[in-house]
Amino acid sequence: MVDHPAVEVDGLHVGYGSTPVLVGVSLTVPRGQGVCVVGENGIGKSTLLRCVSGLQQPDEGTIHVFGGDPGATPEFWRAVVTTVEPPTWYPGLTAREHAELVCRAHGQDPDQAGVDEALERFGLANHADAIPPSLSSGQKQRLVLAIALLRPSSLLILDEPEQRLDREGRADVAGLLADYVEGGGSLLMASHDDSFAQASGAAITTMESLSAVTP
Ligand SMILES: Nc1ncnc2c1ncn2[C@@H]1O[C@H](COP(=O)(O)OP(=O)(O)OP(=O)(O)O)[C@@H](O)[C@H]1O
Repeated sequence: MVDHPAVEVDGLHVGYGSTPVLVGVSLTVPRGQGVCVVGENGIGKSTLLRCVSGLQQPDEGTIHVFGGDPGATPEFWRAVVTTVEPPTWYPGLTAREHAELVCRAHGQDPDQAGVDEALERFGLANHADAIPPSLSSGQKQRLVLAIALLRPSSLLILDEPEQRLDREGRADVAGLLADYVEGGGSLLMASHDDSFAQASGAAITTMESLSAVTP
């Protein structure tokens, strides 16, 4: 069996209207490694992550995730967690119930999966019974990441996971991402914080270096 990389992007072109955003972008994320894409606002990091997540079709180029088409199969969504799009919260369900729901959907027993420990680790123990819309933006981001790391996965695609986190939260999340990669997971993220990316164990690459031509 061929051991495909976690992510292989080749010759990606994406434009909005007549404006090119990604021009000949190529990128590989080897299995069990982390890659962090950096670059100025508007350079196309989220566009790239949306395409790799199967949430946006490129105009040209190929994308393979573990050798398959992104977003095309239930197996893809079993293996991949993406936080590129804002989460949808179920009306009336608490933070803990959202975490339990995701665990159950992935065949995990919430107690065995460690829902309470995860909420504690992300500083949400006192907010477990709150509904997510009532949380602060940083607490919502912590909940999104807690749930992303609770459920089983092989690849995390995270768009600026450090956003809205305080310094301690960034250090904690960076440590958890480093553990995820150390444990064999693959990570593709965009970030504006080089020290966060380094602490996450991700190799930093600039958007410019991925592009055949600067748009
Ligand atoms: N749906 C859309 N329609 C039109 N233009 C878009 C759309 N989404 C993104 N763009 C444009 O594409 C460019 C790249 O946006 P993108 O969000 O991918 O950049 P980014 O590198 O993630 O930026 P940031 O660091 O600010 O998050 C920007 O100029 C943006 O205005």
